[in-house]
Amino acid sequence: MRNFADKLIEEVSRKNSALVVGLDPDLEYFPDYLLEDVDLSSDESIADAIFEFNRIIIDAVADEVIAVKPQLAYYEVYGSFGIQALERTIAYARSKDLIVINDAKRGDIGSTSAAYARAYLGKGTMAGDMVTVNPFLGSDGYMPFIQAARDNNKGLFLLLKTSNPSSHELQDLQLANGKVLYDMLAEEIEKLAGDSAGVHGYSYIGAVVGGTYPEEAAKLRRALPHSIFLVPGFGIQGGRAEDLSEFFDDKGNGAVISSSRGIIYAYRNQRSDWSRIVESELIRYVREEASTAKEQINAVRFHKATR
Ligand SMILES: O=C(O)c1cc(=O)[nH]c(=O)n1[C@@H]1O[C@H](COP(=O)(O)O)[C@@H](O)[C@H]1O
Repeated sequence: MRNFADKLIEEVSRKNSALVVGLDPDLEYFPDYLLEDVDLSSDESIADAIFEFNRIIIDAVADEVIAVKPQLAYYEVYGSFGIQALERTIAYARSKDLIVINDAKRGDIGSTSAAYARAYLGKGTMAGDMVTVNPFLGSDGYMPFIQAARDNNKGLFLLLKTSNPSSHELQDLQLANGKVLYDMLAEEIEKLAGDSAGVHGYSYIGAVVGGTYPEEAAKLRRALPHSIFLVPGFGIQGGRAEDLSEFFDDKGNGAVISSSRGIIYAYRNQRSDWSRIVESELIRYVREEASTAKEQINAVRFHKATR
């Protein structure tokens, strides 16, 4: 049966891109021209600037990426106006035929997770197409997301091996049965994903595997043949393009690579006077960086496929 993973895989093939751009808007890195008329004491005014920035980024990268991934903290900071900026961003991305992955990292007791799942995988204004889920509370914490994704033909990514330096502190713990915690979780995910594979062989139940851990990714790729990996950590966090082949399967499927700051603030690496750039320059730098990242990913994705 078709599922959301099929849509994701077909979008990757249609656009010839496995790149996701993360929308982590931070005023500190906005060019001056975007802040000129902003009242920094007003959340409403700041939230308008955030939406405007996102709109420009989305227009710049829409042909180079398959999805946007707003990180919710950057919107929650500005209260209800921040949430409105998120909602407008989701609606705008949708109007450009982009998949929306809400990076919410939610997870709670079952009843609360069910409410979160309705918020992010339902029909409301904050709902996208996919959401990141923290599985730390156990199966009654993540099953409501799986049920909502299945019922609404959407998808999720369970945090499995995250990109951050201290992810080993808990995720790599060796358990009494000799297994590593993330391997145990992978086994649980595969049980669910194996039963819900779509026409391209993948489930709508994916996993987050940090681009900073290619060795672990190679192992997890084998353990999770039915889960698409969301791979953050590429670029600024140290994940290298040449290591990304480990995250893909033999057909060049099975992973989408996410980059936030490296793309949306690409101008900061290009110009020491970046704060003075004008809009056409912002668009050019951001689009060029997205295009380069897309090509770098494709080079390793297809390299593996032909190996
Ligand atoms: O779920 C995520 O997206 C995520 C998981 C993870 O393991 N590591 C990780 O960096 N992220 C998110 O991905 C984004 C990475 O941003 P950049 O390092 O700027 O590309 C941030 O919004 C993080 O919250």
